[in-house]
Amino acid sequence: QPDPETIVNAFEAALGPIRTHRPSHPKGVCAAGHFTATPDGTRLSVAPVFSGQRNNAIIRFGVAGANPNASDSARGTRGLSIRFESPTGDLFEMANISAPVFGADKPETLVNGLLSRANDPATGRPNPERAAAYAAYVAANPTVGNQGRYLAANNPPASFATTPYWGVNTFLFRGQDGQQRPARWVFEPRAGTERLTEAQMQSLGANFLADELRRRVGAGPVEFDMVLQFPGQGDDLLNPTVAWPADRPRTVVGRLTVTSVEAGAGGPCDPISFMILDQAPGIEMSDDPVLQARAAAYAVSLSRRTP
Ligand code: HEM
Repeated sequence: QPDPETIVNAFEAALGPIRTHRPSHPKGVCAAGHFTATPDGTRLSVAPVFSGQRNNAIIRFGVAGANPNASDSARGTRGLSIRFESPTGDLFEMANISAPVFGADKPETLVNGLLSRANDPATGRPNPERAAAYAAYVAANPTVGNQGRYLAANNPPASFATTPYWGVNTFLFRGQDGQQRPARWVFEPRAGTERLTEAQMQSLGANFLADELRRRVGAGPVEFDMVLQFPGQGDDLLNPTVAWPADRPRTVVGRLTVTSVEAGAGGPCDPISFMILDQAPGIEMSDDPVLQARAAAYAVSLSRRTP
């Protein structure tokens, strides 16, 4: 398992030094709102965020890639990141994407994919052997392409408010009954799913999502249902490139409400990485190696982009 510095160094090798922006989803807009668990959520998790009381939420919607000027019309994931602040002062954070799967089955795959694109310091060009080795790995492990296939088959969302956002990794929920249950979550838009048409992908341009969200929230709160999905027999808990079948049991565990959006870029989201090292008791990390690699890598990235 590559250590967090090695992981973030690979981001820098492929994308350039991290100075001010996040190396992933650098384009985004900060919002605020609240989250309240349903009675089922309170039953399924003893975490403070699921107490049933209203948590304040700092929310960031983002556009995938490494480019702070990425196009809102481009294929790629959109992000929904949340810091929950419970009335007792407990914090919980998460970063979700608008695809049910990730593009790397293990942290090494992510690192090798980044390094396969990075310029070799000796030649100033990507190293063909590295690129060939990565291509061979992807050919032998085709689930690594699942995210790309999902994004090719599903046009980008028409609004930050009209796509589901998946947590992708498996977490362990400890319920009021003391039982621990593996689960994955998705935030389902109460406004329904709406995607750009091919014509809109050509006509809407690079920057419409943030203003559309401001207008929408100005007219009334934007809401998402947080839904837990539970695995069936044989479902892989540890590989985030493979989604569980849609017919698995689902339970609505909470409602996220977005009530305001920052007027410009930046704001209170900037100093947050949306992945804390201390997981809440009641929502613990599974052994998914991708999940295990995330928190410390996000902390290293945050430290490199924070003056
Ligand atoms: C080994 C796996 C992964 C690594 C090493 C990684 C690394 C990173 C890093 C370094 C950042 C920037 C953190 C910062 O500077 O604040 C980031 C942001 C982000 N990542 Fe990951 N990531 C991984 C997997 C995932 C997965 C599985 C998801 C989907 C659930 C995801 C979704 C996001 C999102 C949405 C952001 C932007 C958060 C924001 O809005 O600030 N990442 N990632």
